[in-house]
Amino acid sequence: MIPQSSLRPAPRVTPAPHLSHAERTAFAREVARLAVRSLHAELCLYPKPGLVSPVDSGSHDDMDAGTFMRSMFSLRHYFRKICLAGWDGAPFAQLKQLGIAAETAMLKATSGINTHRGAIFSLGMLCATAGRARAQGTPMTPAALRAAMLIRWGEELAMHAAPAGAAPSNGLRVAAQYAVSGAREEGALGLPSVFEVGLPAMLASRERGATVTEERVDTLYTLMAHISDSNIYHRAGPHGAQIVREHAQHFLAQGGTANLNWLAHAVDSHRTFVRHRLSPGGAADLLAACCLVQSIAAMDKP
Ligand SMILES: CC(C)(COP(=O)(O)OP(=O)(O)OC[C@H]1O[C@@H](n2cnc3c(N)ncnc32)[C@H](O[C@H]2O[C@H](COP(=O)(O)OP(=O)(O)OP(=O)(O)O)[C@@H](O)[C@H]2O)[C@@H]1O)[C@@H](O)C(=O)NCCC(=O)NCCS
Ligand SMILES: Nc1ncnc2[nH]cnc12
Repeated sequence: MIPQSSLRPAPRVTPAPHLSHAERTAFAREVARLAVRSLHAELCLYPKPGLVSPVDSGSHDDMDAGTFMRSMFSLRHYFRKICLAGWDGAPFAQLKQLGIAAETAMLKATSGINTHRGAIFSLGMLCATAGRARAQGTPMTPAALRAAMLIRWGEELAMHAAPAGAAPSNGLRVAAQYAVSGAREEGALGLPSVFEVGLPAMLASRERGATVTEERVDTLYTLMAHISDSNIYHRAGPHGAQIVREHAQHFLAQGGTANLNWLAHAVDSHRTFVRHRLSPGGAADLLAACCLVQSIAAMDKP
């Protein structure tokens, strides 16, 4: 449930007409750069249980870091275009067309491998939201961004979560079989796992003086402990989901990266996940989304 206060429009600070065409273009280009950087930050993080990194391919035998780099490169224009569409207040149907074209570009770049389907959706919505917020002159704090997303697209995102006649997908199959939510519900609720789970964890680690790597590792494990990752259910059912949750909870209960042995613990869970072929791709996408919200919010700071 989203607190009503977070749905209130944020105060206007810079009226849109003051921004020139050149500023609009430069803003969208910068947001796209930050989106790609966020995906890159997620890819480069190690250790990440079961996930692909430059160190190894985790639980995957069909992709490696190079596949992700090609995918990322194919998405840079998409993030710029969807930011501009958001700036113009485009309806969700138009964002969806851009998302579908981006999926096609991703699959072409990876020879048919699904690397970033979830990220195309969540980071795409965040880029659109950043454009919308800047056009309206609202501040770009995490709370104001979430409110801007829900005010403009909340209703349409809710309809997207209950699709009549949508093409079958792993996420929809899992939702029907195990009654668990996934990327669509995340979108409909304004990415609660990002704003209410991931970002607070990132901030808490930062406040205790963690390094950037440590704060991202803590965020990933916190997300794994909280979300229903449709990739995990698709590959390993509720038993796999239980392994993921228990590992993540155990890691966090030991202090996360504040524990002096955190690296050994994380490498250990990476090995366990690989043994069970578990890959929390949904949590990885949401980590990238947290990195993106942080860097969009930092654009507003002098
Ligand atoms: C709304 C869509 C994301 C479609 O979602 P749907 O529910 O239909 O399911 P999927 O097609 O299965 O895609 C969902 C992807 O979202 C990620 N995800 C999973 N759980 C969550 C969660 N709880 N919250 C947020 N995100 C979540 C996940 O993506 C990542 O994992 C993928 C890699 O997984 P992997 O297991 O290796 O690969 P597969 O090939 O899928 O399986 P194997 O057979 O190999 O085992 C990778 O994509 C990561 O990104 C899920 O995969 C959206 O796609 C949609 O509606 N698209 C249309 C375009 C659109 O509307 N755009 C809107 C404007 S932006
Ligand atoms: N690093 C990663 N490894 C596997 N699946 C992912 N989905 C998103 N990021 C991923």
